[in-house]
Parts: sequence; C-alpha cells; structure tokens
Amino acid sequence: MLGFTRRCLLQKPLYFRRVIWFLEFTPEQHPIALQIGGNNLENIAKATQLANAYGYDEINLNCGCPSPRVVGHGCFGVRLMLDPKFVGEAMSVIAANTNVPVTVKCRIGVDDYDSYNELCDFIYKVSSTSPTKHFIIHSRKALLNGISPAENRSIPPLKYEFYYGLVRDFPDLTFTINGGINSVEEVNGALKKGAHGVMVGRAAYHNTWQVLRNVDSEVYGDPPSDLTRRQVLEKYTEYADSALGKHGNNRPNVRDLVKPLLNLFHSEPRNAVWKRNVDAAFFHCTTVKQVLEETLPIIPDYVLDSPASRVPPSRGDIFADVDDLMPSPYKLNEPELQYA
Ligand SMILES: Cc1cc2nc3c(=O)[nH]c(=O)nc-3n(C[C@H](O)[C@H](O)[C@H](O)COP(=O)(O)O)c2cc1C
Repeated sequence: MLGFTRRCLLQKPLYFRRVIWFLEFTPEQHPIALQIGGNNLENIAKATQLANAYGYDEINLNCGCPSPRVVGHGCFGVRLMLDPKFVGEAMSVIAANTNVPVTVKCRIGVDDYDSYNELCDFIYKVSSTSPTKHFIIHSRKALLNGISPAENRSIPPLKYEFYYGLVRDFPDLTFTINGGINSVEEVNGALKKGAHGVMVGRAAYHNTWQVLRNVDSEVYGDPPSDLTRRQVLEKYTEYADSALGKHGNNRPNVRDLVKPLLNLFHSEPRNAVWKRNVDAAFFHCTTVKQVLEETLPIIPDYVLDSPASRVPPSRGDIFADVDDLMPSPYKLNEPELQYA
C-alpha cells in the first residue's frame, strides 16, 4: 500500500513539525512507499530529501488525484498527465535525491486525452526521460470538471484492457493494476492474466477481514492461517499501544491507531453499534487496549472466534472482456508525441 502525503508541505517552516509525525512509521509497516504531490521541482526535491531520513522503500509521484483541491492549484495530481515533460523532470529530481525506487501513480487518461496512444505517449515520455520503471495504473480516466473525487473513482469506466496493453507494449517496464479489484480471487485473476502487481484500495479498507484475511496464503503462498479476529486484535493491541505517541506531538494517538480497525466487522451483527461505542470511547480511553476491552463485548463470540468469513458470491471474471477489447499495439512516433 501507499503512504500518502498531503502534497509538499514544505513551503513554510510552520509546517515542519506536522511533517515530522506525518512521515514517521513503525518498522512493522515495511515495505512502505511515500507519495509526493506537487508541481514545483524545488519543493519536490526538498520533500524527497526530507523523506530520506525516514527509510521509505519507494517514492511515488501522484499523477492521478482529480480532487479540485489538488488539480485546482495549477498542474498538480492528475493534471500532470497532461505534462509528461514535467513529470519526467520531477521523477529525475526525485531519483537524484533518493536511493530507493521511484514510481508514478496515474490514471489512463484525463478528459479528452483518453486514447490508448496518448496514455502510451505519457508512459514512453516519462520512462524515457527519467529513471521511472514502474507505474501504478488506476485503470479509469479522470474527469476534471463537474464531478466529485468520489465520483471520479466510479463514474469513468474501468478499462483494464489499457492496463494490459501497457504490459504488452512496454516489456521493459513494470505496471501495477489498480481500480475496482475487490477480492483475493480478483487479485489472482489479474495476476493470472499477466499483471505484474495489483493494488487494492477501497475494498481492503471497507471490507478488511474478507479481503485481507487470506492474502498471505492465497496470493503469497504462505501456509493457510486459522487466525481469528480476536487473535488479530490481541496482537494488534500490543503493537498499537507500544506505538502510541512514538512520533512526537502525541501522534499516533488512540484514534489514529483504532481507525484502521473500524471496518473489521463489516456486515457482521452489531457492527454499527460497535462503531458508535468506539467513537464514544475515544473521549475517555487513553490506550487501544481500553477501547477494545470496553467495546468488544458487544460483538458476538462466534464473530470474534471464527477463522472463517462469509465469502460473498463471486462477481465472475472481471477481466473476461480484456482480450476482446485489447487496443492496437502502440506505435511510437516521437516527432508526433501528442502532448509533449
Ligand atoms: C479516501 C481516498 C483517498 C485517496 N487518496 C489517494 C491519494 O492520496 N493518492 C492516490 O494516488 N490515490 C488515492 N486514492 C485512490 C486510490 O489509491 C485508488 O487509486 C482508487 O481508490 C481506485 O482503487 P480501488 O478501486 O481499489 O479503491 C484515494 C482513494 C480514496 C477512496
């Protein structure tokens, strides 16, 4: 998963203290990538230098965010896809200031710049003018005007065939597929079809147990685990309470550390009441252990103690149409690169 910064918070010394806690992470979180957003090479360089002290495994540039708060501030987020020359420069600056791999996260297009060839031009230009060899592709385009960021994650259709076209047409590069992949079964489906890597976003957050429970065994080939949610929470509590306040400025606090748990009982009985109780517990509990001791009794034992989870009906093969829809192979015509 990616660690997201909120842009380059480096213009004013005032921000410095916030950045410190924001960039910290515990060793258990490796491998961890830091994402930078920005449109100013000097600040991008400073952000990268600042990140060096923290030991991230990868630095990523955000070329996919459609939020008006981001794209509204000039060429930033997904707007950068319209300026591959700048992205190449930015990636070179990042690479010059770090020793870890540098990657780009982007969409498959923006507004009317949405043909497969234009996507390939972007990838070609960035990869040939910078050390970028790995792209994470959110396989839908972004619409810059008129729809919200949330709608921009659902209204533009997913075009997985563009992703697989890139895998075919840029054999020297690495591509991670992203967008609408909701289960371990679908992760394995993407890999089987030739994806180099898979990023799961919302599903892992909203349906944590169902999606993540079997990742180690079903994706990475570890022996099957019969861990229950109670056992996971016991281990997590140890970790979380030892991490409390470690990064200065009282962060992470109890709320920061409990937040990733809030969807652990998604669609289980008493889930909504549990979440309300947790919210109330934040006001007086000073440890994660206290929050859980106080609130977990409402969750039925069979939910806490069963290793299994109800598996939702399969959506079928979400990549079934890819072969039929594959775009024509990219033909590089450098003098005619459409947005140089
Ligand atoms: C609340 C929220 C915040 C997000 N913030 C970022 C971000 O800062 N940078 C980024 O590259 N993508 C961000 N994304 C997009 C996700 O990384 C991902 O590309 C998108 O949700 C599609 O994948 P999914 O269908 O698996 O969720 C965000 C998504 C959500 C729901």
